Amino acid sequence: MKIVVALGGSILLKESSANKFKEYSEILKDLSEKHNLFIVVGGGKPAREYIGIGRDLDCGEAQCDDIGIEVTRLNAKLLTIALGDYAYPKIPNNFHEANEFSAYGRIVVMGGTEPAHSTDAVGAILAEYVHADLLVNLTSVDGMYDKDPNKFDDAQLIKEITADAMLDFLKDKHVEAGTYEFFDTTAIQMIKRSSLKTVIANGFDSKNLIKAINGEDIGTKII
Ligand SMILES: Nc1ncnc2c1ncn2[C@@H]1O[C@H](COP(=O)(O)OP(=O)(O)O)[C@@H](O)[C@H]1O
Ligand SMILES: O=c1ccn([C@@H]2O[C@H](COP(=O)(O)OP(=O)(O)O)[C@@H](O)[C@H]2O)c(=O)[nH]1
Repeated sequence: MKIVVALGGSILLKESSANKFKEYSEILKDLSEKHNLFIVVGGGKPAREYIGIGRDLDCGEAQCDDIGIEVTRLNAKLLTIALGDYAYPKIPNNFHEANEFSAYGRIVVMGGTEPAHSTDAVGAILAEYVHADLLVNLTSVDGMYDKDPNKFDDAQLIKEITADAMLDFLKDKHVEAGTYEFFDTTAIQMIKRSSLKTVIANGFDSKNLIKAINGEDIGTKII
């Protein structure tokens, strides 16, 4: 299968260490024996810290986004290093390059592209661009809930949701650099228009990626 994995910065960079990079590189190496993999890496805490400094310097939201993009690309570089020869050594600047690099048969790892969206959107656009069979979005919670599970103890996990219902849910949320909410609307629009098969799952347990690929009942499916 051709699979795009959006790997949230909240997972890889939860601690400032190589641990999660190593853990994911082992799983991805195994999966790459069977599947054609594209990984989109998020920015995590370091991105928020750099964006915060930029904002204090009055750099404006689009430039704050650019700062975030630089950090995602740095994180992508780290994952590429962890993957060694399994990864294409260069980080694509855009979707065309990502597609081109995949022709060499290695895992392609990328970060952000342009301001005004998050790496969730990069994952969805990339999945559309390369005609992926599956988009897996790995984040820091078990999937999409009816409200923020980190704020409300009674939040309920949503096992399946339509793209339209997700768009409706997110329509009034505030967005700014470093905060494109739980899932950004650009990503959902791509998922909707191309009927991308998408699973949102908890990436703290890296084995959830294997479960999502195997079609097990996990996380939230966008239908
Ligand atoms: N309805 C919701 N369902 C799930 N998570 C939500 C929801 N609303 C807000 N969140 C928050 O979104 C966060 C995940 O987004 P984010 O931190 O950007 O992760 P990532 O690094 O994976 O992109 C969770 O920590 C959670 O607190
Ligand atoms: O194509 C992109 C990717 C990222 N970003 C910026 O970089 C930040 C960090 O990326 P993301 O939010 O996806 O990281 P994560 O939530 O996974 O930590 C975003 O909030 C945006 O400000 C952007 O502008 N365009």
